[in-house]
Amino acid sequence: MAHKEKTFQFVIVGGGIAGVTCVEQLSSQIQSADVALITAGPHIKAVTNYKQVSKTLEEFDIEEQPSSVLEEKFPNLTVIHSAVKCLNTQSHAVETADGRVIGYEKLCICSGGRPKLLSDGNPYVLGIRDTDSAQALQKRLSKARRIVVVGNGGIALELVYEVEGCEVIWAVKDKAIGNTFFDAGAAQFLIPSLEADKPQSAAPCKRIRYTTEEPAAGASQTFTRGRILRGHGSGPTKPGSALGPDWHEGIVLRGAEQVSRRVTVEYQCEVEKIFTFEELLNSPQQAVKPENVGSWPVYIQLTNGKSFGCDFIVSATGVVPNTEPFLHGNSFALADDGGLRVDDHMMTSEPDVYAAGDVCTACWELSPLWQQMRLWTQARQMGWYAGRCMAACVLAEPIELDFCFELFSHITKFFNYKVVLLGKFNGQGLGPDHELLVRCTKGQEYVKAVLSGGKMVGAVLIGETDLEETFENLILNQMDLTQYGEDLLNPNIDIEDYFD
Ligand SMILES: Cc1cc2nc3c(=O)[nH]c(=O)nc-3n(C[C@H](O)[C@H](O)[C@H](O)COP(=O)(O)OP(=O)(O)OC[C@H]3O[C@@H](n4cnc5c(N)ncnc54)[C@H](O)[C@@H]3O)c2cc1C
Ligand SMILES: NC(=O)C1=CN([C@@H]2O[C@H](COP(=O)(O)OP(=O)(O)OC[C@H]3O[C@@H](n4cnc5c(N)ncnc54)[C@H](OP(=O)(O)O)[C@@H]3O)[C@@H](O)[C@H]2O)C=CC1
Repeated sequence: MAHKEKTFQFVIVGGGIAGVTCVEQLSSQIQSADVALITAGPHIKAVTNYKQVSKTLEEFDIEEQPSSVLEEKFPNLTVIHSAVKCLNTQSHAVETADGRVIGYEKLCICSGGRPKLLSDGNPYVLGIRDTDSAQALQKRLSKARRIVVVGNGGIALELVYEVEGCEVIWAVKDKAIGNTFFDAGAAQFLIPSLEADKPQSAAPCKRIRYTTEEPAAGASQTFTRGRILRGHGSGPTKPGSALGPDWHEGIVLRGAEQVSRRVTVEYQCEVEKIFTFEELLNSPQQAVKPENVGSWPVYIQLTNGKSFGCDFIVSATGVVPNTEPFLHGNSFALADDGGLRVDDHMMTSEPDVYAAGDVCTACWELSPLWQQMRLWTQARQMGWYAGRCMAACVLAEPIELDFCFELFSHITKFFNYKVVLLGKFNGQGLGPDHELLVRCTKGQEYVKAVLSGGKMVGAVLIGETDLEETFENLILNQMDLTQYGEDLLNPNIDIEDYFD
C-alpha cells in the first residue's frame, strides 16, 4: 500500500443505512471528530420520518440522497465515492479503487450484502439488490411473457404479488410460501390474495422515496418522487445500497402480456438445471416436456421433475455479506453465513475494526427473544449502536448492549397486508414443547401467538389487528399466561383491559 494521504479518526465504509446511521451517530456525539465515509455507490441512503411505534417497533422512510446533504449537516465529514479494494488492519489503512490510501484510527465496515445468485454470470438469471438491478428487472420484464421466480423469502413474496402482465412460475423449497417470515397457517391465509386480482385501490404508498438524477453541468440537483432513476456513474462493478420498503412502488412491474397476475406455485422443489434454447437443441435428452419446448431463451429444470421455458429467472435466494475486499491479508473471524463476526460492541476480530448491517453476523450471546435477520431496521440499529460503541471507546465511557437487541421486531407489508413479527415468531429454536394460539378471519386478519412454558415468546400479526403493543408488552414482561388460556386471542375480550 502506498503512503496514507490522510488519517481520519473514524472511517466508515458503505453509504447504506448502516453506514450512514453510524456516521450520523458519531458526528453528532463527537462533533469535533474527523470522519470519512467511503462508499462505492453514487448516493447515500438516509433514514427519514423515524417513528418509534412501541418499545421496540420502529417505522421510518428511506431516502436516497446526494452525499452533499450529509456533508452540509456535518462539516467535519468527508465523503469519498470509491470502492474500498483492500484493507490493511496492521497499518490501519484502506485503499480505494481510484488509488487513494486513507488511514483510520477506528474503522466501521458497513458494506452490506449482494444477492446470492443461483448462477453467477448467467445473463438469464437476475438478482435484485439496488436501483440498477431493479431497473434491469423492469426493462427485461416489459418484454417478458413468462418468468420463473426462485426463492421463498422477502423479495419473492413481494415480486410474485406485484408482477402483472406476465405469467409467473414460483419455485419454493418448502411446503408453504414465505418460509423466512411465516408458518404454513399464515401462508394459507395469504394464498387467496395471490389468486385474486390486486385491489385497484390498494393503499397508496405512504412513503416517499426520492432518487437523485445527476444534474447536467451547471444545473441544480433535482429530486423525483416515486420513480427510480439511474444514478450516473454507478457501473455494474459498483454495488449500490440495498433497496428496501416499497421499492416496487416506484417502478412498473409489468410484462408483455394482457393478463393480470397469474402465479403458479411449485412447492418443495429446487433448481436442478438451467439451460438455454441452444443447449436444449444440442442435447435433446434434457427433461423438457414437448409442450414446454417452444422457443424460450432459457429453460429451468426443477427437482420435482417439471421443466419450464421462460424469458428469465429471478434468483430471490438470499444475500451474501460483502466481505471480500477486506479479507485478503487480514484474519477476520467469519460466521457460517460468511458475515464478519461481531461481538456485543459491534467489534470484529481485528483491532479497531467494527462492522454493522448486512455485512456482519451478530455473535454475542443473543437474547432468547432476538435473532438477526438482514433487514432495514437491524441495519439502522446496528449502525447507530456501532457509532455509539466507537464513540464510547474513544471517550473511555462504558456502554451496554442496546435494548433494541432484546426483542426481535419487524413491521412490513406483504400482499397488501400489514405484517408485524415479534420475538420467536416462527418458534425458532424452541423445540417441540411450545404452544401456538391462532385466530384467523379470512381476508381480514391472522393472529398467532407463540407460547413457551406458559409465557408468550413470539407473535405473527397480519392485518390491522392493533395487537402489536399489547403483545410486545406480554413478550417483554414474560408474564405467566397459563390461566388465560385461549382467551388470549378471544376477539370478544379486550385483551388490553385484561392486563391493565
Ligand atoms: C429488493 C429488496 C427489498 C428489501 N425490502 C426490505 C423491507 O421491506 N424491509 C426491510 O427491513 N428490509 C428490506 N430489505 C433489506 C434491507 O434493504 C437491507 O437489510 C439493508 O438495506 C442493509 O443495509 P446495509 O447498510 O447493511 O447495506 P446496503 O444498503 O447494501 O449498503 C451497503 C453500502 O456499501 C457500499 N459498498 C459495498 N461494497 C463497498 C466497498 N468495497 N467499498 C465501499 N463501499 C462499498 C454500497 O455502495 C452501499 O452504499 C430489502 C432488500 C432488498 C434487496
Ligand atoms: N418486507 C421485507 O421485510 C423484505 C425483506 N427483504 C430482505 O432482503 C434480503 C434479500 O431478500 P431475499 O433474497 O428474498 O432473501 P431471504 O433470505 O428473505 O429469502 C431467501 C429464500 O431463498 C431460499 N433459498 C436459498 N437458497 C436457495 C436455493 N438454492 N434454491 C431455492 N431456494 C433457495 C431460502 O430458503 P432457506 O431459508 O430454506 O434457505 C429463502 O426462502 C433479505 O435479507 C430479506 O430479509 C427483502 C424483501 C422484503
